[in-house]
Amino acid sequence: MRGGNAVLRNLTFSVPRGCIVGVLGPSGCGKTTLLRSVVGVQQPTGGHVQVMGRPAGAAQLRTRVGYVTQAPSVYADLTVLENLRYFAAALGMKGWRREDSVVRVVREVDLASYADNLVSRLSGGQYSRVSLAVALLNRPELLVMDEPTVGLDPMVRRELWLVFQRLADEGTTLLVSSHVMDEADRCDRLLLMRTGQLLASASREDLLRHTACADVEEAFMHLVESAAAAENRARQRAADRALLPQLREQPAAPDAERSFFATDGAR
Ligand SMILES: Nc1ncnc2c1ncn2[C@@H]1O[C@H](COP(=O)(O)OP(=O)(O)OP(=O)(O)O)[C@@H](O)[C@H]1O
Repeated sequence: MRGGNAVLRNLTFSVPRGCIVGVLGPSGCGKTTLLRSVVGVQQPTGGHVQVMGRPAGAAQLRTRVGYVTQAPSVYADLTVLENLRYFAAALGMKGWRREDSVVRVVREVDLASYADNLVSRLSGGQYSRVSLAVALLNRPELLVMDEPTVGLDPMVRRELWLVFQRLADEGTTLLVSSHVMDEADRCDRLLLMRTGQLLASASREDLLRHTACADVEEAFMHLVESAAAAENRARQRAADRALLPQLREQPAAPDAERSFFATDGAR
């Protein structure tokens, strides 16, 4: 619930370890709300969210889950190093351990040449890397990122995705939201969302095979149209049943059109 409105409904999915899972859907469909639920800053009013065997937001997960929010979360008037030292200290790191972590994350996000630059003087892509570096200080096993590439040009987005890929190759699980469908090509699995519901939870290949579409954008549109058609049929059936008393006695026919979910256990 956000602002008294139910935002997410009937969602079931899992995120396999070591995978890059993309959460894709149009603005306002509930991507941020979903990620907030996984991180534990959004309390679901029904159902439950388990993260690495514990309830989302559990104290034991704090150092195991990294969260890069959509809004800037670093200080523009500090340098890259000053920001990282500040956040490392806030996490309780001290002395050489703090310095080691700071140097490690600066390298991981390829910001060594900008380490002494004020964040306010960095480009959009570099700015995003600083937020990412902060989230990496704890070496999280699960990294949740809310539209980390929004507003960046294709070249910079590509470079950032190379960093994400490297992290995944080293064993980090990444849950990344985006409303840019071409980023789907870089994910191992996709969660396609529309108006608070999941249209699909599958690998890109399975999604394309199931929908017989050439790319994810086309597949998404296909699923949106199928879902809209199913909703219209359900609405029509409800209207017919209200108008015709004899139909009220008959059980509702199941709808053949369903959202597409993988059946490989990774729902
Ligand atoms: N603080 C809030 N109070 C009330 N409603 C909210 C709040 N934040 C979001 N919402 C509503 O919840 C719904 C889902 O929002 P959410 O931010 O999860 O979508 P999103 O897919 O991440 O959008 P975007 O891609 O634009 O970031 C929207 O209809 C939005 O208006």
